[in-house]
Amino acid sequence: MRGKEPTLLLLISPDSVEEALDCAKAAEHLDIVDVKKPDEGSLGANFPWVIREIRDAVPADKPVSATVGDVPFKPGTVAQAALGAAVSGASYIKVGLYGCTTPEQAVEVMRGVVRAVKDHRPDALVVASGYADAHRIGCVNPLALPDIARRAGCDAAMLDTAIKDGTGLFDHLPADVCAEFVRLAHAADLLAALAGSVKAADLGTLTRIGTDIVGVRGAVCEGGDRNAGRIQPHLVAAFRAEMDRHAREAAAAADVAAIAAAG
Ligand SMILES: O=C[C@H](O)COP(=O)(O)O
Repeated sequence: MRGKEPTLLLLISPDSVEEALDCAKAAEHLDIVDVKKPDEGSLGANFPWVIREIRDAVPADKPVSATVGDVPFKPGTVAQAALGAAVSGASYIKVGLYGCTTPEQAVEVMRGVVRAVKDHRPDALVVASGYADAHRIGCVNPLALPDIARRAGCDAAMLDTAIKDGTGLFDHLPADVCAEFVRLAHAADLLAALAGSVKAADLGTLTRIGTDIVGVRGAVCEGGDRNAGRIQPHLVAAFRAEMDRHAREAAAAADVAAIAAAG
């Protein structure tokens, strides 16, 4: 699934049609528009008609992702909700495994989601998301996510933070643990997605460890405020510029290493 040259994709999460239109203005700088409802939780689900309107509002070549929620251990309920997101036009379906306390529960939920979504739209990508701060909410361990996603037939494993209190991904999981998450996901032929109050200063590490998708909201909202602030196209452009700078540096370092290895 992944290309020869690993590329970090930028996923931005608007919470309304108005914000999605701001994303559309910055469409050249982002890769995936992710519909969520932050006031219903870290991966809060939005209404089906909002997903549909956002799908219609952003350029057709930009995939639309939708979150199904910070879900309970209720496989039937979650599968039906995931189908709702797919029917509404999302081609990435993200599920936050908030209420799953064991890998077995998480696999059961995600198997239902994969079947519900792919029976309707075989090319849709299903993303199993855990939480870097799982220790604060008692759900499955972050490093269990790649194996959960593989066993359930998902396309990607993701980590976000459950509690948005100013702490971020790397406050809860050191870079070497995030690197292990990416390694495990790639070993299972999955995309590795990371989020959680990620800032531009984190992009060097995320690039270096081979992350495939970075999910962002707060860092591209005015004042860095994911709740009161609104997504700003110029902040999306600046964030992308920083991603591109790190990608160029990583490519140059890889070239130097290859030349050194060749003797
Ligand atoms: O999927 C990505 C999340 O919306 C990230 O939001 P955040 O950057 O405000 O933590």
